Amino acid sequence: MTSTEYDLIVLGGGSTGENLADRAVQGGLTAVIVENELVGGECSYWACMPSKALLRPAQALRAVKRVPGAAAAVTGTLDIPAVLARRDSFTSHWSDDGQVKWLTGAGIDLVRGHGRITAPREVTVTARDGATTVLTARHAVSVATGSRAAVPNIDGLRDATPWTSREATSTQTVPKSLVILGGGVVAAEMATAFAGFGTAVTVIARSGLLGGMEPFAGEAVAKALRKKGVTVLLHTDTTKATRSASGVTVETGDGQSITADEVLVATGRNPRTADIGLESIGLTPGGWLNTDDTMLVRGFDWLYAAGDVTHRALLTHQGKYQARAAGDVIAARATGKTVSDERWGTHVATADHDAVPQVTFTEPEVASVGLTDAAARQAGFEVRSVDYQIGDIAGASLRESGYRGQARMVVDEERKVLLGVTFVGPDVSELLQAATIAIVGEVPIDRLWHAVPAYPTVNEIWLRLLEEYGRPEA
Ligand SMILES: Cc1cc2nc3c(=O)[nH]c(=O)nc-3n(C[C@H](O)[C@H](O)[C@H](O)COP(=O)(O)OP(=O)(O)OC[C@H]3O[C@@H](n4cnc5c(N)ncnc54)[C@H](O)[C@@H]3O)c2cc1C
Ligand SMILES: NC(=O)c1ccc[n+]([C@@H]2O[C@H](COP(=O)([O-])OP(=O)(O)OC[C@H]3O[C@@H](n4cnc5c(N)ncnc54)[C@H](O)[C@@H]3O)[C@@H](O)[C@H]2O)c1
Repeated sequence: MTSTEYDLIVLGGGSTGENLADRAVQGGLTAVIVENELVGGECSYWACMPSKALLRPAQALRAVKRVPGAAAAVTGTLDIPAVLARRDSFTSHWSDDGQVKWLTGAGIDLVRGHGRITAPREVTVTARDGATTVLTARHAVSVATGSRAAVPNIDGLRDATPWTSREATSTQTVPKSLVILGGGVVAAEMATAFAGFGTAVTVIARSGLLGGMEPFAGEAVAKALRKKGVTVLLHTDTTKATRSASGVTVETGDGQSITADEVLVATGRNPRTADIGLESIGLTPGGWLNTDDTMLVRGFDWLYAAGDVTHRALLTHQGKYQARAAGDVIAARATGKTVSDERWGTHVATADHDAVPQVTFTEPEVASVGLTDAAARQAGFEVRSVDYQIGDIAGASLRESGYRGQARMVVDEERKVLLGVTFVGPDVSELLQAATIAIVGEVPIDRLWHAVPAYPTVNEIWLRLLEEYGRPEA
């Protein structure tokens, strides 16, 4: 057994843990990451990167087919082995050599193995060969252990060996048929990807698609999926799953029975906190970690958490944002520097509450930030929302024939600033940052009239939304 002391111990080396350790080291601290799988975590190997690599080729192909003049040049179909090979290169063939090299360059130590908190400021790591290392932290321990797919308690489902997002994003073969349980982001993206490969896809969602977003987003994605041949069953419960020689048979509450080669469970996430020693410090194993905005776990002065495990916003970019706040504040507190923990201060993740951007890479894409109309009303704001059809913009019609899309801007009538924006349409993802800046900067509507979008780009949606809203009088 060896014992080692660091200023900061980071439990979990995903995108969040890496960024957190990096900021602390840049702030003058020593840091070690404990990782029991691959440095880089879910995003690099089983989530963002492979899923988008699976989606992009079909999206590019369809985009060309919608531009007369270019469309004639496309005579072939998707080269699926090449798609999978490109996906494999994005995951570095599930090797973390590159990321380990980055850690070394950043001055961050790595201990491989399963980490458990065994006492305040103490983490014991058990390596694959059973050897243990006790790490002690002079200042802080930060939990960044992420989340794993939740498998609901449906009769027979676990025994049917379902796919989770891991199997779907890392598959080396394309099933002929696939049932997807769930109506969230993973379900919508994976339905789009596999439909693009020619798989017969059935989505079974107990409510609508993309709940929590503006209703027109889920409606547009469901319509587009159906147009691609996907069977979309909404407001439908799954009651049973059985695997047999012919595949997996899924039964629904309304008496339907669907058999497919595989079933993908995309029904949300659970925190990876069941076996990290939380009981040793009086916390309940298996729960999400509740933090303040400096990412300090409530009730502690040495325990931090960031990323999925906090359940604040289960997105890579928000986890990294929280990591920057946490890494910086841990360094500031350790070195006696001023802590800036007021709203929108240097050391707080304020945007988690007000301005979380998200792109769902379906066709059409959904890009949203801030509050929906319904959420803003529920939060008690005096709200006025305006909508515009993106296809009516010159830039959109040039981009492709028959461009269809919708935008909504949610305005706080009292302060005359934006609370939320949603774009649905081809390639809308790149419009999102302007909306995020407008919300975070609390840019008044009358000033936004001076942010002139270039002609003829799809960004002219901003002018149209402002015109729909009306120019505030001088
Ligand atoms: C299919 C899919 C697609 C997604 N696409 C996007 C996207 O396009 N954009 C986006 O922003 N987000 C996306 N997400 C969400 C994104 O993947 C997560 O928000 C992000 O990966 C969370 O990062 P994290 O560092 O908090 O956790 P993780 O990446 O899960 O990292 C946690 C790390 O901790 C390690 N670990 C856990 N327990 C221990 C332990 N006891 N000891 C040692 N190590 C441990 C794990 O091995 C892991 O490496 C997607 C998610 C899924 C499932
Ligand atoms: N492009 C992106 O940014 C992206 C892509 C994929 C995933 N993610 C993130 O990963 C997280 C996980 O995605 P997800 O799609 O698994 O979760 P989600 O929370 O987005 O959706 C879960 C879905 O499962 C349904 N559901 C939950 N429990 C159920 C049950 N017992 N039976 C049937 N249906 C049930 C819900 O109604 C919902 O439709 C999300 O929070 C998302 O932010 C992001």
